[in-house]
Amino acid sequence: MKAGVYILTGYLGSGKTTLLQKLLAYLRKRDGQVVVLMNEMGEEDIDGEQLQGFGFPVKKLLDGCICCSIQGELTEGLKEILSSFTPDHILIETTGVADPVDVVDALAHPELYDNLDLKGIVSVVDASRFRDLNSRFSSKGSLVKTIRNQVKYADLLLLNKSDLVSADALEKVKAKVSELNPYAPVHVTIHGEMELDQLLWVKRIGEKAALERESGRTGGPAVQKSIGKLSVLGKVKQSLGLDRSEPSLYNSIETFSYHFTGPVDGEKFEDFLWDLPKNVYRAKGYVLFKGRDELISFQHTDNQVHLFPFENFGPKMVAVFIGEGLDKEKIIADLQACYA
Ligand SMILES: Nc1nc2c(ncn2[C@@H]2O[C@H](COP(=O)(O)OP(=O)(O)OP(=O)(O)O)[C@@H](O)[C@H]2O)c(=O)[nH]1
Repeated sequence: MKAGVYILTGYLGSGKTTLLQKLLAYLRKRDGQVVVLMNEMGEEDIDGEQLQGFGFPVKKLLDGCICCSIQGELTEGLKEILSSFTPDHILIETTGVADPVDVVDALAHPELYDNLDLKGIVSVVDASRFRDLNSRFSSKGSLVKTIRNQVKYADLLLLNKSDLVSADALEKVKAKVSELNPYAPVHVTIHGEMELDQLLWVKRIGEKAALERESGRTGGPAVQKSIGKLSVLGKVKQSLGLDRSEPSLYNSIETFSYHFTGPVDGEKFEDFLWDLPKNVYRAKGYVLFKGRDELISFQHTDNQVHLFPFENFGPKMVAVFIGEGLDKEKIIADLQACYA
């Protein structure tokens, strides 16, 4: 039996790991082996720690993007998963800057093709930032292209973080998303909360949609059951200018990590996160605060800072920063001021 593959895509900090946690909690109550394959841009594993405790194996691919720089590792990782676990489902969480089209391409590898059945591309859109990101990055071709492809090639769309937008703004995001992808069902969510059966029964529409888009036609959703027709998609990609000869967004994205040497002042650290420059697109990690025993997981996107106690004391005290044109020395100096 083929393993059903779900690709979870969406921009940095949109809520992919949050959704994945919900999905794993749900799948734990059902029969079947599930394996998670997760990819992080940086060399530190931050999200993997959040997925411990569900009882499913988690394979981590760090320090690169499976859509391009470590696409080969994705293939190898999948082969290893298939031979070690005979899974019913494989859930792939991509990095926030992955182009899902390229991840699909990697699944079509001859040695994997007969063993995998791509069930769908599920895209998590950060409703609170989608329009802003589109206009802010409109001059950055590869970034805006990736953000749009994450929507265009989705088979199911979640408009997540809907709690952070007004009804009016949400309608505008819906309109923009539907313009990019009129085919995929759209679910408005908070913290990825939705009927997860609807996610698991997602229907493939990507290839048909791409073909119709190319010829200027639109129509109702059509079903593509397996990854067997990717050569057609490959042609479409080329004709749409989506082949890998284009500069990848990944090439312009930088990451670096910082290992804390001791506890920091909680208030100063929170201010530090809020004050991070706009070219830091994402920061996350684990830290200790002075006067508190538990480890704190922190999450930063340009409009949100979350700090919450993290029970599992396994992870290292580390911060990961993701962005473009980062002034690493200045960021580290500002962070170090939080020790005082
Ligand atoms: N207010 C609000 N916060 C959310 C929602 N969904 C997720 N978050 C928070 O947003 C932050 C980022 O969520 P993640 O699930 O880690 O996002 P991600 O897409 O996996 O992030 P990367 O993998 O780093 O790109 C976390 O602090 C979440 O708790 C939501 O619907 N509303």
